[in-house]
Amino acid sequence: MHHAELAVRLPRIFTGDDILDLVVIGCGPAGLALAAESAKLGLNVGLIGPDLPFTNNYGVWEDEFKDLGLERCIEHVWRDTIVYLDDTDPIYIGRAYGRVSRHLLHEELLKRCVESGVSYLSTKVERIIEASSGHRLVECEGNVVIPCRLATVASGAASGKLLEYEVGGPRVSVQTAYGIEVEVENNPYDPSLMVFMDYRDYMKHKVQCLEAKYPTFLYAMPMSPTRVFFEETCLASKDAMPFQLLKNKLMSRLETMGVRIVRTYEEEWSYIPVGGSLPNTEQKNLAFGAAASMVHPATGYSVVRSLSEAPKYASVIANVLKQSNAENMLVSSRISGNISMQAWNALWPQERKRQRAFFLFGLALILQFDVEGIRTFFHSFFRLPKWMSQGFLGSTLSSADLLLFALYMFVIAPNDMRKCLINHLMSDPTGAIMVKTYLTI
Ligand SMILES: CC(C)=CCC/C(C)=C/C=C/C(C)=C/C=C/C(C)=C/C=C/C=C(C)/C=C/C=C(C)/C=C/C=C(\C)CCC=C(C)C
Repeated sequence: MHHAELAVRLPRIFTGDDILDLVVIGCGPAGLALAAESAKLGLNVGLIGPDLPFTNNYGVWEDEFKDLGLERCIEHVWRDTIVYLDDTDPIYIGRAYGRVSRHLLHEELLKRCVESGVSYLSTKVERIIEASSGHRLVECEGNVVIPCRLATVASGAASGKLLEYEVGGPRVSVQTAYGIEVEVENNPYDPSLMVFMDYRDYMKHKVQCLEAKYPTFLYAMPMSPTRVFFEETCLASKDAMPFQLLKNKLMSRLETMGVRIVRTYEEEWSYIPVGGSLPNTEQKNLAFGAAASMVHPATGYSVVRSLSEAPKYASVIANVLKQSNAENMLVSSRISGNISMQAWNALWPQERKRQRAFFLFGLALILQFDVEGIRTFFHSFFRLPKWMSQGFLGSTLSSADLLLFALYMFVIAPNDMRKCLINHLMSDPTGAIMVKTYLTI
C-alpha cells in the first residue's frame, strides 16, 4: 500500500528546459524533510530517487520527537528507559522512549512534500555534472537530464559515487544489529520500560560459546507482555560483525533467559556506517543526512538530527540562491562559484567539526573496550548529570561543553578507567586530531 506513494501523490518533475531551484536526491527521512522545507520557502524543488517505503524501525527519545512536532508518528511510548550493565542494580534513565511508526513517518513527510509543492521523479541518478551556464545537470537512468541551480545528495551513507569526501580521514566503523519482533512465552522485561542496553553476561554459568566474547548488547522494546522487539546490537566495530553471529548470539541469549519464541512477525538487519570522513566542503554538490556524515559517530543515531536541521539548512539554501540571483543580475549569467561553499559552511561550521572530532575520539575509545571495559565505561557515562549525557547523545553540547563532559567523566570514573582515558588522549591519533581541530579557529 505504501509502494508508489510518492509517484502517485507528487506531481512529476517536468523534464523540459525549466530549471529547478533545487534537486534533492534520495527519498529517506532526510531527503523528504529537506525537500519539503525548501519548497515551503518558495523554492522550486524536485525530488529524485526510488519510490520505496522506509524499512528501519526508528527508536527516539519522546521529548526530541515532540519538539519536532512529530509525536503523532510515534506508535508506542515507554514511560522510562532502563540500562542493565551487570548484576548490580539497573540504571533508570528517567526519559520516555518511543518507537516511530515508519509508515506514519513516511506518510507525514510525504504530506509535507505534497503541501509545499515538491515535484518528483522515480529513477536512479547516475551523475551530476556542471553545465556551461554554471547550472547543475542531474543525469538519471535512461538519459533523462534534470537541470537545476543546486543539487543536494541525501541518499544515505551509500552516496559515495555522487560526492567527494576528505581524503586521509578516519576509517569508517560499523554499527550492526539483528532484530526480530516476536510473540514469546516468559518475557522477563517489564512492558512499561524500554530496554536501551542490556549488557549482562547471560552466559556466565554456561560454557562460553564463540559469540559470547563480543561486546554486543540487547536492545529490547516490549510492546506488550508477550510481544517484544529484540535487537542484538554491536555499538561499533572496525569490521562489520556478521549478521549470522549477531543472530546466533541473540538466539542463545534468549534461550538462556528462558524466553521461548512462539511466532516471528518481522526480522530486521541494520547496518550503519559510523565515523569516517567529512564530505569535501569545496565541492559544488551539496549533501544532507547520512550522505553529509551527519550520523552521530558514537551512537549511530541520525534521524532526529536530520529532521531538526532540515528547516535551517533549507533557509540557508534559499538565501544563497536569492543572493546569487541578485549577483547574477548585476554581474553575468553565471552562477557565482561559491554558493555551494556557503551552504557547506552552514552545515559544517568549525564548531560542528570540533564536536565531531570529539565524537570520533569517543568512538575510537569505545572500539578498544572489551565487554568488561564497556560496562565500567557506561557505569560512568550514565552517572553524568542528565544535561551532559542527554546532550552528548543528542549532539546538543557545544565543543566547550564537551570538554567539561570529558573532565566530569574523568572525575567520576574509577582509577583504571581514568588511566585508560588519559592513555587514549595521549596515544590515539583521534586525540591529536581532536586537539588540532579544537585549536583551529
Ligand atoms: C534500526 C536502527 C536505526 C538502529 C538499530 C541499532 C540499534 C538498536 C542501535 C542502538 C544504539 C544505542 C542504544 C546507542 C547508545 C549509545 C551510547 C549510550 C553511546 C555513548 C557514548 C559515550 C561516549 C563515546 C563517551 C565518551 C567520553 C570521552 C571521550 C571522555 C573522555 C575523557 C577524557 C579524555 C578525560 C580528560 C581528562 C583530563 C584532561 C583531566
